[in-house]
Amino acid sequence: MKYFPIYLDAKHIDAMIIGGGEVAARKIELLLKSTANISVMSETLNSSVQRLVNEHQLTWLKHNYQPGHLNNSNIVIAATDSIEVNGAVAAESTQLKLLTNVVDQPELCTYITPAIIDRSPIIIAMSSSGSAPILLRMLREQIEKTLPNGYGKLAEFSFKFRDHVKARIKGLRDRRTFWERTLRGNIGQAILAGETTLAEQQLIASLKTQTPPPSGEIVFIHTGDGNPDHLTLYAHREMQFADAVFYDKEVNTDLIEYIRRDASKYPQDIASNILINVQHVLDLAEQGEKVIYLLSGTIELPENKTLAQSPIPKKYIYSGS
Ligand SMILES: C[C@@]1(CC(=O)O)c2cc3[nH]c(cc4nc(cc5[nH]c(cc(n2)[C@H]1CCC(=O)O)[C@@](C)(CC(=O)O)[C@@H]5CCC(=O)O)C(CC(=O)O)=C4CCC(=O)O)c(CCC(=O)O)c3CC(=O)O
Ligand SMILES: NC(=O)C1=CN([C@@H]2O[C@H](COP(=O)(O)OP(=O)(O)OC[C@H]3O[C@@H](n4cnc5c(N)ncnc54)[C@H](O)[C@@H]3O)[C@@H](O)[C@H]2O)C=CC1
Repeated sequence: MKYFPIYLDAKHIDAMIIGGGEVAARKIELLLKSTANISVMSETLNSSVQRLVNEHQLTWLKHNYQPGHLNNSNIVIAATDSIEVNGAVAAESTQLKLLTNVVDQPELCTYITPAIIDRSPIIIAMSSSGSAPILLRMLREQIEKTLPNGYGKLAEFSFKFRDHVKARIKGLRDRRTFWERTLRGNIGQAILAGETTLAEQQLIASLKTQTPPPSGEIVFIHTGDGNPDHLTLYAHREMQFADAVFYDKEVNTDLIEYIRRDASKYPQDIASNILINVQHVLDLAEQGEKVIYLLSGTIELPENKTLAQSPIPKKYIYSGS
């Protein structure tokens, strides 16, 4: 990664925008989503910036760029239409080690602005590392369409009941299972539909009934050509909830990126069309783990009695072409 993503606590932001045109207005509007601690330095402001300054009582330094005004800022944005002025601002700002953004000149930026999907408190920030801002905007629009508006409400709900659930369900793994079931199931649907009171009642009721220990299962995924782009949505979702993953050396390891990050990984030396590590898989599933076994190609599994006779639920998914 050329750029490292972080989230800044807005109450510590003190931003200085140099310039008062269209780009300045866009950057100010973005900052205003989280803070009004913004100063603008430019002799003239266009009508959009003027309106933002008035409406949000921003500080306006009514002169063009002069060095020596950046000491109280921690974010500096150079948005004038002069390459020379923007360059001078960047030189001063980076010397002071401030976060610096220069429109049109990524090479002078010490940070770049991501495309943002705001479902507060869920905030998705995306970057193309400066390679394709317009493509990035298109991607953002595509993801926005698929992400329910009320998604943030799921997070608010989790936050509200987090301590309560922590006190009631002791183990981390059981809590994870509880939350996954809650948010994916009826309660999650109720929250998204705006029926928060109903969701709260259901959650309290489900906490009262003893939560059963998570039941393990084994999911075999035939990965076909191994191209991650060819994963089916179904396979993808199963992989996101894995506790453990097995894969042999013929499986494309890029697929491991799509497995839940905390899942334990068990690479195997023998191709899965010859032998699969049944006993180990069954042991983990019997302890309640969701085990994913990635198989290369589409070849049938070798016959195995122990596996066939085990009561552990099994799924077989063909994914990838
Ligand atoms: C490096 C970066 C520096 C920075 O600004 O921080 C940068 C640079 C440049 N942008 C250019 C053009 C446009 N940028 C946009 C829009 C966005 N640009 C944003 C970010 C970034 N832009 C940073 C990289 C982020 C990354 O890659 O991760 C977004 C995400 C965030 C934001 O700015 O708020 C926001 C989309 C928000 C959204 O909708 O979600 C549009 C409008 C549109 O797409 O409709 C136009 C067309 C304007 C026009 O010409 O009309 C050009 C000239 C390219 C050329 O001329 O070819 C350069 C310079 C260059 O690339 O060299
Ligand atoms: N409008 C857009 O969407 C995009 C613009 N750009 C580029 O970004 C730059 C700025 O664009 P706009 O905001 O549209 O231009 P603009 O012409 O609307 O605004 C420029 C602003 O800079 C101010 N300014 C000029 N010299 C200054 C100085 N010495 N000190 C302080 N302020 C000064 C002006 O008073 C004016 O408010 C241009 O170089 C443009 O090519 C790049 C991508 C998109």
